[in-house]
Amino acid sequence: MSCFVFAGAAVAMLLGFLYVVKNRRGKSKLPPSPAWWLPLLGHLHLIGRLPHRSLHELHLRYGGGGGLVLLQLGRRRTLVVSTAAAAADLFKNHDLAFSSRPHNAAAHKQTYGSRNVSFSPYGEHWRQAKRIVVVHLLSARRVEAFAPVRAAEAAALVSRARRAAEAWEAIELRELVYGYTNAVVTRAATGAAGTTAKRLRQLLAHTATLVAGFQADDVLPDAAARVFRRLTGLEKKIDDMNEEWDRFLSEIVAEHKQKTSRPDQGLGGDILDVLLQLRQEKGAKGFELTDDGIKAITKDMIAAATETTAVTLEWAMVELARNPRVMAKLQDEIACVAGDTEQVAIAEPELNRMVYLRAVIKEVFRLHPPVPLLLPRESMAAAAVQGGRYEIPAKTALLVNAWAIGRDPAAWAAPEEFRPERFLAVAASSQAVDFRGTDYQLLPFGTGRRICPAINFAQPVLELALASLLRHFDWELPGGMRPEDLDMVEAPGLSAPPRVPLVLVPKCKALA
Ligand code: HEM
Repeated sequence: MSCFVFAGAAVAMLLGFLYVVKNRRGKSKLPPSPAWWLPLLGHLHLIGRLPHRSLHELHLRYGGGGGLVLLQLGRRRTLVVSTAAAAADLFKNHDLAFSSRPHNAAAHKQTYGSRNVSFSPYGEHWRQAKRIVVVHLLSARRVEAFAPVRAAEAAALVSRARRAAEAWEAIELRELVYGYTNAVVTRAATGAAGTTAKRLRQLLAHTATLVAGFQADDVLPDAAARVFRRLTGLEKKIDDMNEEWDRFLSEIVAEHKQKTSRPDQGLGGDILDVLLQLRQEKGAKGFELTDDGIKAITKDMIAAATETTAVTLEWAMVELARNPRVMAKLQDEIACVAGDTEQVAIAEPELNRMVYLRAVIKEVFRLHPPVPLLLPRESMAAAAVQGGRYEIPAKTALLVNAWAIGRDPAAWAAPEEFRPERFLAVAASSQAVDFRGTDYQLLPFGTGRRICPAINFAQPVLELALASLLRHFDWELPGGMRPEDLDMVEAPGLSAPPRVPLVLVPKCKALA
């Protein structure tokens, strides 16, 4: 009997507590929030395996028109942005306040103590490291200097597809495009391909399985999360993986040190060469580029680059297979611009004339941003957003749902339709929508101070691969499959490839 009394009292106290919290929230100027939440988990139980889809549903249900929902996700108070208008207000007026990243003990460890760019909190280290990336590693001249690497790897991509075509075999597109982006990125970052690329690929895959989804760190305080990781064996797995990464990076840094002891590599060098030269020349003013710092930045570039570009290419091929009209129109444009040439490769300047290709890539980014929730941010100061309608306390995490923003009916006509022409209609006007962070309805690379620094690097990698695959081959669905049978749902993880890997049959096209 006393058990029942105790349980009854506990339930009454819990309900009372939730009621008080709910009422207190009702009177505050916080954005709308689902009413009921659980101790410890907060609203985490409302988030499924695909957080961008769950958050979109919560926005539709509770958002109340302002495009903002406030959630308690484990220990983190989290603001979720789901419309273009809410993103515009936030980033035009409060970008600085929201420019840090939430602390995550596991990510801190993996990045040599947050010495990289992506996970570094806002501050002097982040500012200096990002300046090095923008000015020295991914400048327009350096990206241009990687053109021979892109051309060679695009030719290898075509050769691999041709082998499948000649054998009348179906091909898994993920394998094909991941091999290409992995090779381009590895060669640009470390100068090496072949076995290095293969080892790197294993490391990246292993990392992805250990860091995907919500982690113990998101729910529990640091010390408790560490105990949880130890008890479940996760801590050891992460330590082993970090050691493996470190061994790999240390080996290539050592090889490069020998190389850079020789005079200047000029623009012929790779990203590691540039970092080592900067250290020698003290080009990174007031910023100590230690070995760990160099390894952290190199790892950051490789990890940020490979999967994002591969996922975009796979979704592009999914959408083209689902929309044969668009595929045919794009092939016509490519044939028309690249023309009848003895040369197998497409010259990069020709890509500038492929306006439909650019529209297709924008449309892919709109519906399938490869990092659907961008990278989480955290506010450093309180912010009164939407003209003071809501007050967001300091230390609130921020998730920008780029996947939902791409489907915002206030920003896009017929948002669920794959229609690249929407970008052509205004292509000539000053209102042409682009993905460079100033058009808040299309944010695959983020925006503001934390925007991805590699748009100029990623764009030709994507365009060249897609144009090459469509120039040389017709692509058919295997064995009686119809376009409407394609699965359009994402796999869970930080980046979101199709849940079902795309398989197509390439057929060699005769060049015009
Ligand atoms: C299709 C390709 C890519 C997409 C869609 C993409 C997307 C993103 C996104 C969404 C962010 C977070 C932005 C924010 O917090 O607002 C980001 C950050 C970053 N990306 Fe990319 N990225 C791509 C390719 C690359 C490549 C090729 C590199 C390096 C070579 C790279 C390096 C970085 C770095 C260093 C950051 C951290 C920036 C910071 O925290 O200040 N990304 N990227």
